[in-house]
Amino acid sequence: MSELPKTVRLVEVGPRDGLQNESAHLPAAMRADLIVRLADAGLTHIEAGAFVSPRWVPQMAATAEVMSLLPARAGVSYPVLVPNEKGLDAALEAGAGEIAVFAAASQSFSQRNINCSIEESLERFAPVTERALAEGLKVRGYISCVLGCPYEGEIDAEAVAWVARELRGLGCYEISLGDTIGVGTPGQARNLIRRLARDVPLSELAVHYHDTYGQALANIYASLLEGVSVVDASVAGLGGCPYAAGASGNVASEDVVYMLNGLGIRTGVDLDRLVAAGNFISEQIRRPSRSRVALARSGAKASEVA
Ligand SMILES: CC(C)(COP(=O)([O-])OP(=O)([O-])OC[C@H]1O[C@@H](n2cnc3c(N)ncnc32)[C@H](O)[C@@H]1OP(=O)([O-])[O-])[C@@H](O)C(=O)NCCC(=O)NCCSC(=O)C[C@@](C)(O)CC(=O)[O-]
Repeated sequence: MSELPKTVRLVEVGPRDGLQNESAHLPAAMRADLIVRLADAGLTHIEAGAFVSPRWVPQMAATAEVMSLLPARAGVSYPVLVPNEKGLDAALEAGAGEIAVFAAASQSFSQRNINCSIEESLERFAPVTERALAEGLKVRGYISCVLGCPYEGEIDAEAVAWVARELRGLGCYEISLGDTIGVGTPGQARNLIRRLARDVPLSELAVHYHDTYGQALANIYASLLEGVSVVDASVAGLGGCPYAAGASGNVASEDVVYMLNGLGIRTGVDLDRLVAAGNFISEQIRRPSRSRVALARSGAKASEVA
């Protein structure tokens, strides 16, 4: 496989993966405001939050309130993370149409993130996915640490493939491969996708790369060349990972859209509006955007003024 896809579906994870790790705990109305701006920019899959323990991740408290503030919009979905049946109850109550369960390819990360082994997590997800599917929800599956773990180092692609098969067996329509600490390089990303493609159709794989080592765009490009066409990204490069010290945010959505535009790949996203949404949230959390595109544009504006 060496042809690039003609279109890429972006899954915007900034309001969840991003904000869950920002020290600023934003009120629900501001989180909803960000999500609306992202939808205005043309994003159709925007993670709205997580129904997890507020003791574990206080930034995601009030996800139900965020959901209640989101206008229904044709063609736009607002998935939420759910770790167990309690989370599913809350998601159903909030009217979610899509949930994501999240496993890991590393036992140590699984323990630190959701307080159980990988096997236990899959057992926990079984009734969650069964009930969610019966209720008509879509279910996405995440796998963390696919290219490295903060506690165990290298991760065997066979371990990733096993978890992917299990999640698929539970009914996940798509498996998102998380380089949680952003250590992977393009050759590793390519080899992983090739290995995974033996178990999961390429059309059901998504990539979710953090940018800690500055490799995320290159890893996305390598994955696109292998036939992946769904990419997770976080506006303004928000975030990191609460259980992976030093991990930076996901690759910035603005930078991904800029690259895809340059490759002639359609996303349906308006880059100007996306940059504006990223600048908005960066101002709210009082730190500069981590999007290189946003920074380049603000630099260009500043020099115009001077
Ligand atoms: C899974 C648990 C709950 C286990 O945590 P636990 O302590 O083992 O759970 P528990 O069942 O013993 O419950 C402990 C307390 O949490 C409450 N609780 C229990 N469940 C819920 C729930 N759903 N919603 C709200 N509250 C809940 C429960 O009611 C109880 O409250 P208490 O009686 O002590 O007052 C906990 O470990 C947890 O919430 N972890 C979430 C961690 C998390 O959100 N991590 C970030 C998301 S994963 C990620 O970012 C990676 C990803 C997806 O982006 C991909 C990548 O980049 O790698």
